[in-house]
Amino acid sequence: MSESPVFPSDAVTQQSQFLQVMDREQALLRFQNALDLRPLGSETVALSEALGRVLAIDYVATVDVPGFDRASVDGFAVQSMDTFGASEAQPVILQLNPEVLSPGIVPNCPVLPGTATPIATGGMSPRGADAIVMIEYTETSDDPRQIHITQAAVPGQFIAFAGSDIARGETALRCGHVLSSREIGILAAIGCDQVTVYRRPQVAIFSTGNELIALGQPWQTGCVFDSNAAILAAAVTEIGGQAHVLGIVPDDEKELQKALSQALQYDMVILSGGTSKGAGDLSYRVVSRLQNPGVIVHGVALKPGKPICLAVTEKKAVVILPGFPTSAIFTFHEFVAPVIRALAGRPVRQTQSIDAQLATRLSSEAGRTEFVMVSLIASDNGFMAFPLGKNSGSVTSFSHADGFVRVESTVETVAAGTPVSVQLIGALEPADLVVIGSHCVGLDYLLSLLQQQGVRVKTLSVGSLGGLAAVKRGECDLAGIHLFDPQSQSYNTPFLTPELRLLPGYRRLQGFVFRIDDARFSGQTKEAALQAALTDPHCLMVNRNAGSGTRILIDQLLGKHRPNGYALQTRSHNAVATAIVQGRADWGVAIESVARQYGLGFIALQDEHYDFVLHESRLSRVQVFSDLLQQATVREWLGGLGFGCVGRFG
Ligand SMILES: Nc1nc2c(c(=O)[nH]1)N[C@H]1C(S)=C(S)[C@@H](COP(=O)(O)OP(=O)(O)OC[C@H]3O[C@@H](n4cnc5c(N)ncnc54)[C@H](O)[C@@H]3O)O[C@H]1N2
Ligand code: MOO
Repeated sequence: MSESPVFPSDAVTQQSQFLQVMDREQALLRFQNALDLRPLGSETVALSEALGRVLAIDYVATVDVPGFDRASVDGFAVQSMDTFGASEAQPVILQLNPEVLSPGIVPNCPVLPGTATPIATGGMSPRGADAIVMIEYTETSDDPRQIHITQAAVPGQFIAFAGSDIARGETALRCGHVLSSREIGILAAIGCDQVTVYRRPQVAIFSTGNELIALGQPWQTGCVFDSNAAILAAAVTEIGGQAHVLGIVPDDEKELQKALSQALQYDMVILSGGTSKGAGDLSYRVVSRLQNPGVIVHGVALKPGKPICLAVTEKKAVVILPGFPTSAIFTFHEFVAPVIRALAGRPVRQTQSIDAQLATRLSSEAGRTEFVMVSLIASDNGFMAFPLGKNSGSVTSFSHADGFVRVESTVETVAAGTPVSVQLIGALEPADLVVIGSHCVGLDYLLSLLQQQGVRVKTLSVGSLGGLAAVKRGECDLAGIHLFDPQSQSYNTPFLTPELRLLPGYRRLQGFVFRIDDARFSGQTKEAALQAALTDPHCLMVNRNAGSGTRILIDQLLGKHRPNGYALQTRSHNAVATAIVQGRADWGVAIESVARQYGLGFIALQDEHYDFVLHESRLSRVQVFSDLLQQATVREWLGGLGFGCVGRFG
């Protein structure tokens, strides 16, 4: 990683320019008005290379498909009139013509009244025949020149007439059609081996930032892998462009200028990172020098994506996407994808929306139209939209979301239960099993096994209390919970209501987690460790999110005490471990298996029960999961991961 940047004195003033952000719709319109959104031109490619391409011309069939009257069963070509009244009891006897019509054979003999010709599926129906009798409804005769027909045929039966599939002169496919395997089949059927398609927009992509590491290189503290280039390149390909990933450009004005000049040989340029107008944000500085007309929009009243910069030079789009991964891909789809689609000749994407109810309360920043990523769960009361609760810096926020909810710039809170319209991002996959609640690596393992069995699983980590509430509201099949009831000194069971059932899970050890060389904790009893944590003013803790079972345990452990770091809430055992490994905190509470995984010290605090709760109406849906839990090999595996199964199954 490079040294910290030094902010020049005008940094604050420059940053404040972002106060003049543009409305999303206006920004989109201005950008598109500065571009020529017609397809880029056409080229001819081999049919074998045409998958995903867009037809640039109409395809009119120059042949009939099928090209002749074709038998669609094995049997006998006949004149249907001859067969009227035929039955097993009273077969009609026909004289056989002296040929057999296998596919590819051109018939010589017409089928005259009282005659039949043996024909195979795909064979060319002879003149005179108007039906095929299936071989199953015939019997051989003692006379090999005769056949007995035991069922009457209707005219046209089992003959596919010439041109009945595609007729010569018919438009088989229209210009603008995106070629999937199905369209490729049609083109092949009319004999095309070359097709005229629109040229694919060539899109240059590069990432900026000294902290970026190319994929495949070793990770370094403080750095991030360049995920933006990978997701953007794949997204460009998905919508019909051809991506050229030019790599990572460091925060160096000359290097950036060079990269941009090189990238301008393509049809479009996409950069990510350094969009802000402040100090080290060189991308904007370099792009702002473009002319004819240059920068069109910089800053949109949008979340995620406020600092996006849209420029056009000589009719070419040059876009700086925000560095944050969710902001980058979201703004790509909002502003850049429509342009690529238009240049590629693809139809405008029709967005699909689903009505849902907001599952939890939302707060939003006033002044920006916010698009909140949500996961959709089909509940007893229709779809529930769960905000994913991660910010624009997260990669998974966009990648895991089923869709997003638009919150207008004037709205600051949206109450749980509010009806919302969710714009879908991809296809909404139905789930066979929905699990909401506390996250656990043991559960992860079980769900992976189910996935391997073909069970489609959907999970949401919202903590034990959130999971319990979701089960009660009919939003999920199962909730993983580990809730301790101090009064009864027992786990989970006291939280059940009459209609809920407990599926016993496994035991896991919760404990103090710390760096192994920390003498304040290493080798101490839990009492001494807690004492050190509470009395040493330099000792920093890392907390867990409210609503999680671990947080309840922590609060019980701390009583009235609020040690340094208490306000810092993380959302998983792994996040606790990372904070300690990297020295941002000295101790926290997490499960033993995670402590082990991160090479941390561990002092056991509580042998807790991680169980599954379900509504009685869902018993049949969770059967497959319950069966899995009882398998001896699965219990052994869980034991190996540090999860005790102590015979509580069954
Ligand atoms: N004082 C203010 N700070 C920020 C504001 C603001 O208005 N005032 N806006 C915030 C918003 S909103 C966004 S979005 C970000 C955008 O910042 P930049 O576009 O300048 O992006 P960077 O600073 O370069 O990076 C942000 C973040 O993303 C990571 N990143 C960058 N490139 C990649 C990549 N190729 N792959 C994966 N991750 C990447 C980078 O490491 C940073 O963590 O600014 C806020 N700040
Ligand atoms: O606009 Mo930024 O993308 O909110 O995070």
